[in-house]
Amino acid sequence: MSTLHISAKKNDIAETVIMSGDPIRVKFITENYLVKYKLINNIRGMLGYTGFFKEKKISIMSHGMGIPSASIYIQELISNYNVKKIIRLGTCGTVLNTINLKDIIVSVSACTDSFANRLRFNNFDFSATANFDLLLKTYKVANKLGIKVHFGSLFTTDLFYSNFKKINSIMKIHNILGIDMETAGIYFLASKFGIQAISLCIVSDNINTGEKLLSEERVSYFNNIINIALEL
Ligand SMILES: O=P(O)(O)O[C@H]1O[C@H](CO)[C@@H](O)[C@H]1O
Ligand SMILES: O=c1cc[nH]c(=O)[nH]1
Repeated sequence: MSTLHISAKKNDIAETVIMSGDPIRVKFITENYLVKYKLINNIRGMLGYTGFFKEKKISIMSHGMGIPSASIYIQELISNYNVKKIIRLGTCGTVLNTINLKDIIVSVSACTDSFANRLRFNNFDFSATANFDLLLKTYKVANKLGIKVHFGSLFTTDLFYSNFKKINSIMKIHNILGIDMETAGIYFLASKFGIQAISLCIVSDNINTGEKLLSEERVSYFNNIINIALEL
């Protein structure tokens, strides 16, 4: 059985799925960290693989960019493939000078400029929060591995290119650690469907200073964050 956007058969996808915007990152993680893996989706180039890490079955799949794209894949994974845990392994920008490129941000919660959650929540404010068990586990795993992480809020935006000056000052004043394009939507769906989700992001650029990782570095600098996600 497949869906409109995922060609995998029912049991081809594990209960836990690590997700990233970039299909090439998905391929990189699979090829470098999993064993006995197989391609389970290639519709629209949104690569997905299932394999084993320390003998546990795990899937890794791309969700594309933005809440609308991520929502399609996540809803189909939950409704049609019985997925129970989603770990986003993404990149984000920051406006804070206390946070460096390649730092890891664990999103405890996510605010958003997107209307998607309001469309799904009767136009009320939805409180988009990570699963507490996964937060606690992330804290313990990062400590055990000696990896520094920041816990705090992300801002999930619909627009990668927007009014930067305004965003900069608002995010800075409110101590928002990072800016991505999916987390608030992922947390909504996890809450609605009663599954666990957490979003871990590596800082790929400082929107204030213009410093940024090259796109190939956005794949290869992922060692620490991948190790945390796989341990979860
Ligand atoms: O690196 P990924 O996981 O794609 O995450 C970030 O990068 C993309 C924008 O370049 C958006 O998807 C944003 O959320
Ligand atoms: O969504 C994103 C991702 C990376 N960098 C940004 O500034 N925004």
